Amino acid sequence: MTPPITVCVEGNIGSGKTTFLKHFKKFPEVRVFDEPISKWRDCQGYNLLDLMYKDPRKWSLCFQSYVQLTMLDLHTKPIVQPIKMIERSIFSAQYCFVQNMRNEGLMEDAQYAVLSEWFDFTTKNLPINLDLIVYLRTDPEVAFKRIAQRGRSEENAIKMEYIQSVHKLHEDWLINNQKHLPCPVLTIDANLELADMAPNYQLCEEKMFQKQKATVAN
Ligand SMILES: Cc1cc2cn([C@H]3C[C@H](O)[C@@H](CO)O3)c(=O)nc2[nH]1
Repeated sequence: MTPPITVCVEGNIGSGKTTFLKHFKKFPEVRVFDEPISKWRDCQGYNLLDLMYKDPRKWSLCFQSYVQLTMLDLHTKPIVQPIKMIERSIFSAQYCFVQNMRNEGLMEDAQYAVLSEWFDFTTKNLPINLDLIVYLRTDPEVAFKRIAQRGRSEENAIKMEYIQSVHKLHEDWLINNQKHLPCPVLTIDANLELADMAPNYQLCEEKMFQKQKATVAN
């Protein structure tokens, strides 16, 4: 049995990942996993996402270690379909969000060290094979506007500077390859309005099904 290929959709907050993934739910060959945000909002009754945004210095480690666990669950979950699509990954958790919290002084170095040890161990010892990253690239201004439009309560205090620094870490990783790239990256201009995204959907479909056929062929 050929293992499924895994495609991760990466991008800033408000870059349109959930909307993009919705398009692929119509394919029977594709199993789509949205970000487990419902778990982050209710971990045994605690809304860790809200706690993190309200007091990041106190709750970043707790929140990001739970994010790590829930992402590893998605990466390692067996599926019957030939293609697994995940919103974000254990890699963006570490390279974009955990890194940002450390850079902004919201996480102590010792806490960052513990999360990094977990990241190194799990990515080395667990079967996390990414085959393609789809990077929904947006300008911070576009992402920021969409966050306001979406109106997620926990995100209502997010500042533009936060979106800019998360954007820069995505660019450092996925465009400038300053961090480990686990697989090829397909960069898509996600500034476009939904109505103009059809050609980008096509591009991603072709690339994804092409890769899947290649693994079957081997
Ligand atoms: C992998 C990963 C996803 C992720 C999302 N978030 C935040 C950004 C958004 O406000 C919300 C949903 O993506 O969670 C985070 O702080 N750290 C994360 N790490």
